[in-house]
Amino acid sequence: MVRSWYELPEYVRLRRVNGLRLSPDGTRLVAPVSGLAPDDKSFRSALWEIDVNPESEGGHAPRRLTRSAAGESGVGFLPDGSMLFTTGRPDPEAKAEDKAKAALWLLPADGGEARQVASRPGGVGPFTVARDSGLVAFTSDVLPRSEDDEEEKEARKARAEAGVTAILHEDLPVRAWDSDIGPDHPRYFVAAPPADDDARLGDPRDLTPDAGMALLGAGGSLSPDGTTLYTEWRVPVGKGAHRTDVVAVDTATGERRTLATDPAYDFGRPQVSPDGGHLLLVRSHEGEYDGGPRDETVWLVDLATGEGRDLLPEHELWPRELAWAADSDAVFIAADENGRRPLFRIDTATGAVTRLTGDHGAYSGLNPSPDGRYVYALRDAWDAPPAPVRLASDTGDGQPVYLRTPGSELTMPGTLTEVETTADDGTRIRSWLVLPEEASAESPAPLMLWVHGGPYMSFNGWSWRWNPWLLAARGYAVLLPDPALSTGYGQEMVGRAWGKWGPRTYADVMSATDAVEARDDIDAEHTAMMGGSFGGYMANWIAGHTDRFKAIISHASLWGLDGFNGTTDYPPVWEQEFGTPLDRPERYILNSPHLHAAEIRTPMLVIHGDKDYRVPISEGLRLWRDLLLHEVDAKFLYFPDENHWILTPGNAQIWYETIYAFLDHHVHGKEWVKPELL
Ligand SMILES: CSCC[C@H](NC=O)C(=O)N[C@@H](C)C(=O)N[C@@H](CO)C(=O)O
Repeated sequence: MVRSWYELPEYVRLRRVNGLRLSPDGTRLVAPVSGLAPDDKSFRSALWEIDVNPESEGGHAPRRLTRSAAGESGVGFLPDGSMLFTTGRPDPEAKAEDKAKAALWLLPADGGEARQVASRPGGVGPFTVARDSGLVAFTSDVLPRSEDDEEEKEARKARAEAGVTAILHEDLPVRAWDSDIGPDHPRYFVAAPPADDDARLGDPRDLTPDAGMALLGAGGSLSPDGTTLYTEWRVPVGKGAHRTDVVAVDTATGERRTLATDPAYDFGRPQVSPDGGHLLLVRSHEGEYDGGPRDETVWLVDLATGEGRDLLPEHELWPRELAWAADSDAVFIAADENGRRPLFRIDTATGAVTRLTGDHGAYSGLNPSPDGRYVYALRDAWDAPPAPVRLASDTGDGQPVYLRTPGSELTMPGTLTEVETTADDGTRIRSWLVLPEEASAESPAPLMLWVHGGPYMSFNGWSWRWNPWLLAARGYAVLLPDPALSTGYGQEMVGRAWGKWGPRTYADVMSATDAVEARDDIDAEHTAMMGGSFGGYMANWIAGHTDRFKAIISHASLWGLDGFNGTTDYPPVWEQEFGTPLDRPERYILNSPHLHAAEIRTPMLVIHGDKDYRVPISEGLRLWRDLLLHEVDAKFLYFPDENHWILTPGNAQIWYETIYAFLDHHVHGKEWVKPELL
């Protein structure tokens, strides 16, 4: 028996593989792995090395490379194989007054002690390395007036001594996910590789002093010779909205030229080809109110001509992960498809798309090998946490070869199966179904319908934060449908509920629930439903439209769409579909769950983190007020210092314990027993 499924303190102790990076010579594979900190009060990330060979080919066990209270993340390699990473650990060689912020450290290729090689008053963010020259580009937050390090330090000191935390805004965003934006904003810096084995990087040079908010959340890629940085660049288009272009920045002069721009599209996630001749991008369209839904595709720019083209003109795959093949003649993408996230190879000359995996996995962290033989990746699925694998880079048998993982290896307390039904409009609706070990006709399992968030995503892979196997261990079957708006089923599936979130998506998830309740191993008399974020929106919509469930759990949910529009961290992305409440009220009226509050009869558990800026706490508070006004049997689990995801180990355990107690009471009729620590 795997205790983790039955004892939450053991579940939060499991080690989680969170990424993958292959060294330039293809011999070293490094992964950030998180685990419980010694005080059990937080998760901490460290870097582990994974053998590129499977155990069957002599692969050795993973070994831990870093260890610090601050933890390490972000991994890159210099041409000589030394490993770069970011960490907030204190630097023993720093002056006392230099408070530790995320800085860039180096671990020599042949081992030894890591050393700090770059730091900035505003910290060091995501970085990228030029494959041949070793030039390093990284973002760092800078206060608007600062011209150099000293001015930056003085300006930060002045604010601190004056006790000023105010931020004056003139545009959106003011916040993002759980962070406040400003007064400092990211700029790109470049620095030469260390001159010797004990040196720091060269002095960082500010490439984008005029960036303003253009580099918020930006990712970049350096040409192999380091002469050009390709990066996203946010461009204001009025009324607080922006589009994202991709620009090329000369790393010697800072001169900038636009490479990809179109008023109707955003371009992002630049990756320059190994031969330096092309730039791989994702082109996304946010949809049009009266037109088609959101859409994404792979976009390729010829750097010699500046011409861009869609690499998937005949396909409707949304690229979730991308990487260049070593020979620059192909790109690999992982894309949602039919409840999976398979790996595909796209020939850049012919456009031929070849599927490279045939299992039910979801692939990420793509690292093609320099010899062109393999793609190293992370594979996960609903019944498998992320683990490192080696995949054939051409038409192999479609099966992953598992490498020895630094993550916890688990067996599931039940089985995973797949179910299909047909919605009332004739559309095929498929779902994953988690079944507890004991589910049978003799012992049918109570059912939890769990609706995914997004909404433009698929329920196609592992989730640590909301794990259905913890419910399966308590005897529940968990239904995980991909209704309208889900990705991996073509644009038509996204378009079916475009502007019709409530009615259309509701009909789909009800069809899936009907079909599963008809199984003889499911107890249709004891059912519940839950969802987070957009899934919480669906929980609220379902609560106002059916009494079939004995309990509904609504996490970080949208309640009054008008209020959500004005308070979410970036309204424009949603306004493509809904307009604004004043100018286009119809879709707010059609889709807002709060207008059906009077119909709610099902006991509800409301859960919300106060630091959630994506779906602000005001949504949870307004839902809570409306449930009390309508005398719904409800409870509100409030987290004063958590964000959208409830990420600390203690609060994550309370999250599950409260859900268990709420279900025990309302689904199984047990006495309500409040978790001890609440
Ligand atoms: C408008 S499409 C972008 C969706 C957006 N981004 C990513 O998820 C978003 O924040 N959606 C939330 C409302 C949501 O449902 N998030 C889900 C999936 O990320 C969640 O589980 O938090």
